[in-house]
Formats: sequence, structure tokens, C-alpha cells
Amino acid sequence: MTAETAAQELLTVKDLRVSATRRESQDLHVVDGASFSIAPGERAALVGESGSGKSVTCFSVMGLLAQNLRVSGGSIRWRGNDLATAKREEIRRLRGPEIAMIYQEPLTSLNPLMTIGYQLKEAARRSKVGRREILEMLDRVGFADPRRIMGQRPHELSGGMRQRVMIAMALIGQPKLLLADEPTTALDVTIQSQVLKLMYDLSYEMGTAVLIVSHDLSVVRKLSDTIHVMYAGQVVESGPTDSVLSQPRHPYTRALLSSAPRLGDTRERLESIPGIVPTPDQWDAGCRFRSRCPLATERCAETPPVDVVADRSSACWHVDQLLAEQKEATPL
Ligand SMILES: Nc1ncnc2c1ncn2[C@@H]1O[C@H](COP(=O)(O)OP(=O)(O)OP(=O)(O)O)[C@@H](O)[C@H]1O
Repeated sequence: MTAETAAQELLTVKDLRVSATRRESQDLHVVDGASFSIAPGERAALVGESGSGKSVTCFSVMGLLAQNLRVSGGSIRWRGNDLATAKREEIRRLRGPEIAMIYQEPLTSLNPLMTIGYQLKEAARRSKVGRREILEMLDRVGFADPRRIMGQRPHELSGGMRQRVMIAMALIGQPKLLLADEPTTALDVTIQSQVLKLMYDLSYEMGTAVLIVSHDLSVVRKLSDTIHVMYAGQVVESGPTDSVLSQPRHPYTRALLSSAPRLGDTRERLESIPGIVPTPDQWDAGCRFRSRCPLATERCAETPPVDVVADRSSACWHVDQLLAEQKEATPL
């Protein structure tokens, strides 16, 4: 990394390892060698099948890992500090004014007993923001009567309204980074895109970088500048969204694309990825996708090299073959 790129980076996660403590056996790594970085104002996405470690990675950045999990290796560089080794108190101070998060289900992060006003004031206090800005923020996220919302409790609001409150709460302090962990999965399909648009419009106006965790490649394609593909606890491919999705350099990304529906799709059937994701206790030093990969050879039992080309990186022994196959499949 050059001094120039390092200075441009907001968050750099390097070889992150998160371990789960187990009572009767050795600790288990649930994230194991994840690396990616995010620049100021960048819109990035973390994609991958269930269990690949996307949420745990976000919670590590927020310093909000479950009791039985801990960062056991690697670094999380945030504007010169390493959050992997920082004291809880230091990370707590960053939550709100610097890094904020929106969760899948707003009800788990809103207190059911407290009014929205109370909870927004708590969030605003950390960022030294007053009542006027809170009301303005509620107006910006689309509430016609912000004063009325302030007096209501979470159960009095619809799912979409609650998620808009969460967006207001997360962005009230104008953080530098917003982590959004599948922020619309709990919402009706009809309002998902409205809520996403709102989140991205506001973040853009504030210059806030966004890392969205999503299963939906069509959302990622539309809304993200860069994409990081996670598989079995590692980031296996990274790069600008358009180029990763049009010319994947990792067989797992190619498989994900074949299994995702696309607008105007003429394919009769989507191909599901054969096999199952190995669980953390099955991970080894070799390529973890090899049991499901059509290109796998014996060599894949060894740690795959990280292939870096311009702003793309992928970890695969067979990038050349993968690219040759894509060339053959693409009519001139
Ligand atoms: N508190 C915990 N204790 C032990 N293992 C955990 C804990 N939380 C998560 N895990 C394990 O960590 C791995 C990564 O989980 P994570 O929730 O980050 O995956 P994900 O990619 O976000 O999946 P999804 O898309 O389903 O949310 C999984 O194997 C999961 O079972």
C-alpha cells in the first residue's frame, strides 16, 4: 500500500480473525483472514452466503461482538487507530459520531419501553447534537410530523417507519462510516427500495461511507462502488462492483452470479451452487471453496495466492483458466 492510498483509507481490515470460545473444545475461528478497506465516502458492499462471517465482521468493527466472541488476530485500522486492540471505552466513543450501524431488525436495537424522542436524544447526545437537529433529521427521513413521532414508542410504528427512525438515529451525528447489515430484509418488498434510497441519499449528502451487507446482488450492483465477496470467513474477491460482477476473478463470485436472478433474465433456471458451505470447524489452509469448485485441483489444498490486478484482488490458483472460460462463453 502506498502512503497516498493509506492516507485515503478510512477503514482497513487486515487478516481479521474472530474466535468463538467453546466450553468443551478448542476455540473456533468464525472469521478467519478477512481483509478489505473502505475510502471516505465510498459505497461498499459485503456479499456472500449465510454464515460467511459478514455480520461478525461488522460487529467487530463496531466493538459489539457477542460475549463469547473476540478478535483474536489481524487489525482493524480506523483513522490511525487499531480497533482490534483498542479499549472498549475508546470504541464506544467512536460509535455514533464516527461509525454507526443499522441492523436487520430495528426492534432488536430500539428499546420498546422508551419513546423515539428519548432514544434519538440519547443517540444525539453522543454526537453533541440538539433537539432542533433531531426534528430536522426526522423530517429528512420523511416523517410529516416529527414532533408526534418523538412521543411514540417503537411498537406504534410500522416496520418501514422504525427503519427510518434507525436511519435517523444512525446518521444524526453525521458519522464517517455507516454499516448497514441487511437493513431491509425485515421490510415489505414494496418499501425496501424506498428505505435503501433514503439511506443512500442521506449518506451521500453527508459524505458518509456505507458498507452494506446484502444477499441481493441486484441491490449491490445498483448502489455500491465496490464489492467484497466473503466465503467461509475470508474475503475471496474485491474490486469495483461493475468489474467484479462483469468479469469475476474468483470461481465463487462466478457461482454466486449464476445463482442470482437478474432483471430481464432469459435463463430458464438459475444454477444453484452445488454442495454446502463448509462450517468453521472444517476450514483449513487451502481454498475453502474447493469442494464446490469446478476448477479445483489438488493444488487447491494449498493456500491460494492473492492475485492482484490494478484495483482488483482475488484468492484463487486458477484465475487464468477462469478468465479463459469467460472469454469463450462471451460471444464476440
Ligand atoms: N455468538 C456466536 N458464537 C458462536 N458462533 C457464532 C456466533 N455468532 C456467529 N457465529 C458463527 O459465525 C459464523 C459467521 O456468522 P455471521 O452471522 O457473521 O454470518 P453472515 O455471513 O452474516 O450470515 P447471514 O447472511 O446469515 O447473516 C457462522 O458460522 C455463525 O454460526
